[in-house]
Amino acid sequence: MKQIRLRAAAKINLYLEILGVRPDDYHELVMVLQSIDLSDTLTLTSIPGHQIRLICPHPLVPVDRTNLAVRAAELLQQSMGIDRGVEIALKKRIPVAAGLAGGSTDAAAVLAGLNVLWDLGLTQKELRTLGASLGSDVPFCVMGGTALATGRGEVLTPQPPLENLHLVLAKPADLQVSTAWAYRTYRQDHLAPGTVVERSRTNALLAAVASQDPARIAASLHNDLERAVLPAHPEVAHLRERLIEAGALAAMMSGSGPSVFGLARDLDHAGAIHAALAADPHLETFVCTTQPTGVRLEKD
Ligand SMILES: C[C@](O)(CO)[C@H](O)COP(=O)(O)OP(=O)(O)OC[C@H]1O[C@@H](n2ccc(N)nc2=O)[C@H](O)[C@@H]1O
Ligand SMILES: Nc1ncnc2c1ncn2[C@@H]1O[C@H](COP(=O)(O)OP(=O)(O)OP(=O)(O)O)[C@@H](O)[C@H]1O
Repeated sequence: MKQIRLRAAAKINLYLEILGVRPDDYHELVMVLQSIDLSDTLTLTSIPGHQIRLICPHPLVPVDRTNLAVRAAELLQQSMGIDRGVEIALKKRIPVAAGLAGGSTDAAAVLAGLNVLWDLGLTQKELRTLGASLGSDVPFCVMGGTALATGRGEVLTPQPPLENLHLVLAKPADLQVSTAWAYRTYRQDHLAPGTVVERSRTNALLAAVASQDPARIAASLHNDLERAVLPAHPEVAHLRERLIEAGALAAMMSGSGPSVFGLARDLDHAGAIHAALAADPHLETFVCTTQPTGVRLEKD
């Protein structure tokens, strides 16, 4: 095989709780992660030699070795002793630095795609383990669907798929938030020695997810990182309010933001919420639906 095309799905965090700081300086987390049908497309083509070449015209996406997609290919070359080259053409639709795991899902797609293109025979579990060395969100992006994530986000327990939950995703067009900054800010302000961590309410959210009832899910959303990001970026707090005013069942920031999602009862309801925001030129907005896969091989 010479070329394959993949879809790499974005994720949202239905739940994100920070339990403390770990010896490796990362944060111990409890999260519920969900794939949505907003995705990048990656076309991987075998090229002569052993160069890894990335083509992506998006102004915010680096095309050098700092790109997670390139790092994923390098990791496979090194760890598997592969002496082959690849060109990665990336069509970016997922907003960058938006709390939607855009870079992580591209890396997951490259791992899964090269596993096929280079005939490596790695299992999904092996790809997840490799992915964890690239970033905390990468293992989930390899697995996709609905999952409970613990540790620094890489320890995954799959959950029954959450079918057809419709939502509106909105992001201030010109705002990017650094994940490292969000965790650092949270830690300075909310994890001082002696802080008592709120008891986990993950079980309520997981039960709500199992019920597939949008109103129950809406009542159990939680994201600790809002406490770091919203005070520094009032426009994100305002966007959350606008989603509620437009009729969303609940609205919350995804990951380290600044994307915010509002839950809808059904697709028509999502369309109505979207209509209230879509004309604002300062926003990027999407109607999205939950999906059971992260990375998917595209048929030509
Ligand atoms: C915010 C989330 O997207 C929620 O799913 C993730 O927790 C972050 O996932 P990610 O971007 O893949 O994270 P990584 O690339 O591993 O780490 C980026 C930065 O976030 C901080 N980080 C990340 C994960 C974690 N459990 N604790 C942390 O403190 C670290 O400062 C790290 O330098
Ligand atoms: N393939 C990629 N796509 C987008 N950004 C990338 C990629 N590879 C590296 N980056 C860099 O990573 C930074 C974070 O972008 P990304 O879209 O992955 O953030 P994010 O969605 O907030 O991540 P997460 O939700 O996993 O924390 C960007 O500012 C960019 O410089």
